[in-house]
Amino acid sequence: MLPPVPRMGDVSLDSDGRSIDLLELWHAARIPLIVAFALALLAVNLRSWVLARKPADVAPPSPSKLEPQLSAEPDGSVVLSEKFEDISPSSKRRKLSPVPKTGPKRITGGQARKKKQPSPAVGGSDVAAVDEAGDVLPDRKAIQIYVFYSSLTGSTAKYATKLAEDLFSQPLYTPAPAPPVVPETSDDLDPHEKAIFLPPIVENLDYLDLDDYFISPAAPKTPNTTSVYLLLIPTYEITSPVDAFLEHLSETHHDFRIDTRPLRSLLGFSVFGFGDKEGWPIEEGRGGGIFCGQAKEADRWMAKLTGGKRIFPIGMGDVKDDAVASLKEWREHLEVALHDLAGGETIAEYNGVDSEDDEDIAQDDATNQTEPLVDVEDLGDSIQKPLSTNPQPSKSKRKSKPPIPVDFTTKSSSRPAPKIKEMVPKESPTYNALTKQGYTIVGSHSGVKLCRWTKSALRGRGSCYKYSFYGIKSHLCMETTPSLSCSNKCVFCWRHGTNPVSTTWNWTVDPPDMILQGAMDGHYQKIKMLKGIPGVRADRFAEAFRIRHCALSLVGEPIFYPHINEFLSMLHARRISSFLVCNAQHPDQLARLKYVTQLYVSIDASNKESLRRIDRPLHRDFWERFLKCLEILRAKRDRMRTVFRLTLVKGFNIEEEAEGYAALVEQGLPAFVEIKGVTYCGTSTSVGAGLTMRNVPFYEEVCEFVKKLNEALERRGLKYGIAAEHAHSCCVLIASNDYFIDGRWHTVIDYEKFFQLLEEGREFGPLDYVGPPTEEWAVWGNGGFNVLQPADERVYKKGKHKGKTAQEVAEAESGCG
Ligand SMILES: Cc1cc2nc3c(=O)[nH]c(=O)nc-3n(C[C@H](O)[C@H](O)[C@H](O)COP(=O)(O)O)c2cc1C
Ligand code: SF4
Repeated sequence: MLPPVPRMGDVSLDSDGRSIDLLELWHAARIPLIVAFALALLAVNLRSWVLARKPADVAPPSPSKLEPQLSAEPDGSVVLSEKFEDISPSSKRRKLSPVPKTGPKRITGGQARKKKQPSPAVGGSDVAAVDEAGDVLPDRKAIQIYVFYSSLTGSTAKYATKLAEDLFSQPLYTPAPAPPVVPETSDDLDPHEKAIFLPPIVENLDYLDLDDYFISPAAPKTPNTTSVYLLLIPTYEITSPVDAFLEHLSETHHDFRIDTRPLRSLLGFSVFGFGDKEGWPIEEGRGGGIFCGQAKEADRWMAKLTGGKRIFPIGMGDVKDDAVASLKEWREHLEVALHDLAGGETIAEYNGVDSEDDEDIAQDDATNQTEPLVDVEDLGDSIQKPLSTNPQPSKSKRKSKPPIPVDFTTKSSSRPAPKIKEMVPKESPTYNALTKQGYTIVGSHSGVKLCRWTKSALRGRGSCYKYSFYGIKSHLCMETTPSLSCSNKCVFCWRHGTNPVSTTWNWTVDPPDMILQGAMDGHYQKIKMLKGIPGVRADRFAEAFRIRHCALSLVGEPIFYPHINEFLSMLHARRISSFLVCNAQHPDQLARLKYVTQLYVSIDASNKESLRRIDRPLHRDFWERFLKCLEILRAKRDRMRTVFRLTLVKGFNIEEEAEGYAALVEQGLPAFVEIKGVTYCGTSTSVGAGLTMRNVPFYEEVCEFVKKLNEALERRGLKYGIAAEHAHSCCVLIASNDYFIDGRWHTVIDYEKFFQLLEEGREFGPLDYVGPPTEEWAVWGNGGFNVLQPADERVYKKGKHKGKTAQEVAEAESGCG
């Protein structure tokens, strides 16, 4: 009998006791199973082999994982730090791993660690480093990249940030793959792996204490670190902060107390310049400017100060053409050079003199090297024994050299005398830009421009807020400045990119009588041109040829002009009143100021940070200067009418600041506080600073702020009140109660009385030239436009008040008081 055929599912045992149906299953499936297993094994092996053979191909983290972030340090500097899905938990800094030097130089990532070698110092410098966790490892090296920049209109600032971000996202900063063996001590490390790049630090040269970075290298933020300086320099044919920077480098180089190559311990430097080839060609451009001239100069000075440690030649970009592409190319080369330096390559030191242009300085170098340097404080010693040199001479040399006399004149005679140039030369693009904007340039540093309210008044369409508040008729007023230069870069200033910026007066000076005559001629010339404009009233046109008031508030900083007092006296002698606005950055000049009919100080913020953000002052001690100016203004309040001018910029200096402004009023005790909404000028600077129409407050918002400020003043027991308004100019006046006389505000000025008092030559105060009561229509709550008087006719664009009676218009336009 045949044994029964086993069916699937039947469990029967064979003679060995094994399950018969499992055996059958194996027979049926063994081929596919074996193939699958073999393939899996092959895949695993292949992967290990690929990883072992191609470590350099390990991909850096994707950009989405790597988000460089700018963070402000307590000292005001900006550090680029990373925020990414961490690869190794402690990895906040990334190591550089070199690539083989064969083939085109590209940095492609990490490499497996090698066994220990003697450790040469990176770039010949004696550096060590921190590890990935930020702990100090005595013989590991770190490299700190500084990206320095200067910027007047904002573009170089953006390029600097971008450069730092790009460097940071490059393989210089990508981590090496995990080492196969964790070394016990730092001696076990490959020397090529000892250089770690710290996150780049971006620094604005315009605000930096240059002594901390350019007399000796920056003190590293972590120990055992050496630095690389990358400088992004725009060129300005007008005076700009770059001049101060170059002057600093030059002074450092020529300072006989300082080593001629004080920055030699830097790992290296490189410069990239921004310029405009169209306006300033390679050869001599208009106004003496040269394409990227100042960047080239910075490059030359840096070469001298570092002993020629130029990592990569100067790069240059034309902002109207190839700036982005050139910067990218320069960065890519730089990365290769940085990579080599980190791997131990060195830059040979030399005297830093690159061309014939520098022969004079080479001569200086030679002198400085043969003649020992001496610190003034060491002079006592020098009389007794041979002077020590820096670097130290050998003992034998010291013995053989006799004492060398110290000649203090050597330094000054060998230095080229600083060139004094014109602030706005006639042939310069600045001159052209300003004249295109309607300015008449007077002499070399003054300007005059017709204000839109002058035109409006000539046509019988109303004067500006100065008429409502102080009785100034706009067609009798000239707006001018004896200094087109300023020491701030206010975000709302409408003249940026065209005017010189500087902290000190370093231009030729025009005489005050020439400026006044030139300004008046320029003003009258512009008035004449309005003769044919429809609506110009004959009587006002005739009156306009006798200027009665001068607003020294056009642009720039009038008290910068060295002869401002003489200029003011000349105005007053012609019975022209003076309204002078200064930016609270020049306390010395403010203190020296004599009589002004009404003296203004711009108060653009209530606290230091806000002021830095909105005024972007060039002075490092801007806040101290600002407070000092308030003190001076307070001291002047018994001699003249003093005013705080607040320009409100939504999102910058309104929110939560009323209390702060009240505190400043308490300090300065001005006679008046003028509060004005910012006027949007739409320049590239304002756009660059993030200013848009949204930053312009509505009149209602200005009024709200004024009420808050008034309450804050009341809480402090300060005797002020809201006196007048001019809704059309978005302007409100808070006045000291001294001007609330017999139950009425008296903000208008008696100009004739002012001149008379001046002519009498005796001491007088602001209450001695108070005029008649403020007009009822100008008082707070009434809008500030004289619609009930027949003298002027209010003109509304877009038919806003068409068909309304004067009373209806007055009601519609009445302020929010
Ligand atoms: C008033 C003025 C003067 C300039 N002078 C020069 C010059 O002499 N040479 C040059 O190459 N570029 C010159 N430029 C172009 C600037 O260097 C260029 O616009 C640069 O990007 C400005 O940088 P910033 O926006 O960071 O201030 C000038 C630009 C202006 C507005
Ligand atoms: S102080 Fe005046 S001129 Fe100077 S930047 Fe500010 S607004 Fe412009």
